[in-house]
Amino acid sequence: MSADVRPIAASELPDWLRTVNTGFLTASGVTQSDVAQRREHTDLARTQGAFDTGTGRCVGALRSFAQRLTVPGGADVAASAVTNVGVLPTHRRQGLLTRMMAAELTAARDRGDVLSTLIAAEYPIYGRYGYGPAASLREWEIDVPRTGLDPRRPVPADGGRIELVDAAQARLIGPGLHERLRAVTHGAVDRDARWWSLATGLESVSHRPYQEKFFAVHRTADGEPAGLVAYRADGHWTDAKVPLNTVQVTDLIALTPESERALWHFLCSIDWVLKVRTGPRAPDDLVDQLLPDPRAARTVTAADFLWVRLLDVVRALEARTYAVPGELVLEVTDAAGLADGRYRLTAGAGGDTGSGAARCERTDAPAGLRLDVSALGSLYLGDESAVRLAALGRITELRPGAVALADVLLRTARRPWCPDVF
Ligand SMILES: CC(=O)SCCNC(=O)CCNC(=O)[C@H](O)C(C)(C)COP(=O)(O)OP(=O)(O)OC[C@H]1O[C@@H](n2cnc3c(N)ncnc32)[C@H](O)[C@@H]1OP(=O)(O)O
Repeated sequence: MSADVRPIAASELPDWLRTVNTGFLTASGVTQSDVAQRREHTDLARTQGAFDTGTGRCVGALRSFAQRLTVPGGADVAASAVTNVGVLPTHRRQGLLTRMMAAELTAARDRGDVLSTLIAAEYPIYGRYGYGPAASLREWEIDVPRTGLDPRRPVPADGGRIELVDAAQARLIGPGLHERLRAVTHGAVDRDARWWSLATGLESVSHRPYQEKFFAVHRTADGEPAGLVAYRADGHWTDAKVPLNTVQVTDLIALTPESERALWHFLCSIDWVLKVRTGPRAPDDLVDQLLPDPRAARTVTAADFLWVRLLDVVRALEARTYAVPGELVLEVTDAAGLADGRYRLTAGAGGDTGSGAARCERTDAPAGLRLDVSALGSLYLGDESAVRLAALGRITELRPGAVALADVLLRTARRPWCPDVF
């Protein structure tokens, strides 16, 4: 089989979308309204197809979009977010994804993107293209009667209050809250107006129809919104007429620990609700520790989530801050030849860069450690430990102490978190 890999034309969108839906096992067909929506929200120049030269049919798909990713310290960098990756089952393992990824990553580097991001469907796919798992997620199921929370007192004692709002109000309050959360959460990505339209039912796509939700806002004593939760209940009862509802949280934004506490307490105080599923949270989220009995919260998912592939090491390392000052020379290998080289990172460079800031430059100086760009992706947001990667053979220490220094420099006190699937 031979295939052309290239950006698609507008007329090829239905065929391309059919390939995405088939790859994701969601549907074999597409509706006209799906195609019209895609046309409106898709940059065709960033939408690649692999076309079988025999049949002319689209057999592979991938697209990217511009994204902002918050890095440690609160700055955000230009990311190329990769999504909708699929190859038809009849054309797999013939190198089509490899060709589409090569085209996408080269284009992203040439556009000036600092890095590329994605949520990996399966773990083994993307490491070969230079991505590393950079932020993970954890989901808990809370056994409400075990929590020790007083269901009669869901109202915060500090004068704050919980207010049920409708979807339109959530759409008004949510974006501002999310922007404030994103500014202090490394690993978080921006949400556009469409994200809120889809999350609040203003817009819907046929393979993911909007399901009604409840929304509650936490306001501080002075009336300012400090948190928002969106949730659904499953309506489950036993045959003996005993309520057994599970609440599924679809989004919970809280700007302060007080707001987190108030929102979780509220959810655990709703009549008929025996279990609360938290939805994907940061791996070090406070939710279990906010309960009088933390064992009431059982981890149901703990997995890799956001993957990062560095394209511009200098800008990436200068964009984030570091917990301590220090200097490290990294020898970065990259089979794709996009980010390889030797770099000197000087953290806490001082001067007008500020104490937590850094300088990074290419250098000929001897390197302290050697690592693949995928390992650097795993270290970048502060989640992974350089010591662990060295133990796994993914970092080679060339100067004694360099791995321990990298660990202290790059890790962050709170772990990164990406709240969004994209
Ligand atoms: C960001 C996102 O959108 S994630 C969604 C990804 N899409 C899916 O998972 C949908 C179902 N899967 C598919 O459509 C395809 O199998 C894809 C897109 C994952 C891979 O496409 P292919 O064209 O088969 O990949 P390609 O032939 O380029 O594979 C390159 C290498 O990766 C390996 N590989 C590809 N996919 C997988 C996988 N799922 N598991 C393990 N290895 C894989 C191949 O074996 C090959 O290895 P090799 O070079 O050692 O032989």
